[in-house]
Amino acid sequence: MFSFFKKKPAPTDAPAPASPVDAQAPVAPAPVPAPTPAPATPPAAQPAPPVAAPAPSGFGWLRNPFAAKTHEAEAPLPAAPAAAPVAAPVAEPVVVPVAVPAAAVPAVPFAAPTATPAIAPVAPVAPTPAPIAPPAPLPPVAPPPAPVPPPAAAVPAPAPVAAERKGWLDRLKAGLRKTGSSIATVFTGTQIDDALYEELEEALLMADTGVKATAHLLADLKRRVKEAKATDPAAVKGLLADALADLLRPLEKSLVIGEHTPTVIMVAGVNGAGKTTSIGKLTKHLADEGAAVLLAAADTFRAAAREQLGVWADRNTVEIVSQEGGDPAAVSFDAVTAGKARGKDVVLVDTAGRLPTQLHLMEELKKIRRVVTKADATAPHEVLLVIDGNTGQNALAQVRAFDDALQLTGLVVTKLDGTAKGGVLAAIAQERPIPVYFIGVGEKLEDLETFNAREFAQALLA
Ligand SMILES: Nc1nc2c(ncn2[C@@H]2O[C@H](COP(=O)(O)OP(=O)(O)OP(=O)(O)O)[C@@H](O)[C@H]2O)c(=O)[nH]1
Repeated sequence: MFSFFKKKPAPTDAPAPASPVDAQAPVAPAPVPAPTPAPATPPAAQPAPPVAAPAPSGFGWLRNPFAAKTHEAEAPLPAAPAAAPVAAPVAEPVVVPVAVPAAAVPAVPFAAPTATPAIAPVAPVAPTPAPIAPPAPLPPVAPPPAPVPPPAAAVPAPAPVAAERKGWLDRLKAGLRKTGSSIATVFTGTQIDDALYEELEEALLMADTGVKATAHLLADLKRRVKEAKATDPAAVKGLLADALADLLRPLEKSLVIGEHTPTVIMVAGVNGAGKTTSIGKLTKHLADEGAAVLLAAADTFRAAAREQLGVWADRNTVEIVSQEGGDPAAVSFDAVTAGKARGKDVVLVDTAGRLPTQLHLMEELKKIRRVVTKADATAPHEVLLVIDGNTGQNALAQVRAFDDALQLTGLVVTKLDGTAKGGVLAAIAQERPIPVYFIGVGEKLEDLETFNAREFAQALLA
């Protein structure tokens, strides 16, 4: 499942305590409550505590001020003492731990592959993360050599075999059955003729594969059939799976965490696409891997959105920067600044849902992006668009619009469970091949997985 191979920067990355922070910075735990039941909290939140107790690396210092403050949660966390809002809390109880991870990190799973910048969707770890065992040698992580930029090529982790991944694949297949059944029935006949190709064309279009991708697939398939001298429709189905996998392959890329501290990930999408849920799932996986995550609730309009994110932060015992009714760009700035000051590994910025046609809101997104860059000249390191797989061709329109506005680096495709429109990924691959980092096939934590072109192609035709 996941594996965020971490190329930890220089060993000791002094948590620049001086980072400026907005005066009214609503930043995290102002009163820095005594290190919450650190030891108890982290594992408690996770499903599989057996190994969870992050022993030496002790990420138990991560707290969720949001939760600590229950109702007044959104209250702009009392801007810390005038002097250095952010530095203050960090310098105190928190600081110690912040420094600790630096030294302890090597022991943590995700840090192990230090030399490995690139990632690779490796064996599943999800529901039962056993990553945090101190000396755990990190089994699945096949550390590639190149310690350089994460070339897209370094990613693909073809056919991981772990049982958990297999179980998840079954869920993916079940989820895509509505899409797949209509395509699969095309191959139940006995002949390969024009009628078969016509039926297939129709089925692909119905699955929202789009005109261009459908035309491409049909031409490619006919070529393959000729080359293979196939005579059996069942064989054509296999060749279609190959053609689909090849078309989808450019989308196969893994998220890289650790090249920057923190890695700033901005998340956007239309209302209800599944942004917050996906951030929650991702946070859990990252936290399970030992990464220190800071959430930024830049959806300042919807109280429920902040609360929802707060719940995820609480569950994963990570910190959150939240401000009621504030400027989303300011919240993002504060979060990135705090993330730098506190030596976080990842800052996830959740933005409010919006339609690409709401131009002023799209401008606001661009502003958030610009302001994040002001807080950290190299950020955002990832700009993700979350799309609802049920929206079919409309998802492609969203990808285009958000990409034009934000220069997307990756996609998260949710709700592929029970959709008849799974073909849209082929359309995206054909027309705007932005990497799909994750796909979601359900509301549960484990229903978020890395994207694998072949697996997806096979599930689509199952
Ligand atoms: N079936 C299914 N439901 C999902 C998936 N991902 C998210 N959801 C559900 O979709 C609904 C909307 O999810 P949110 O995470 O609130 O969406 P959002 O994009 O943050 O919404 P806004 O903040 O309103 O823009 C929730 O009920 C989620 O449980 C998925 O992969 N499958």
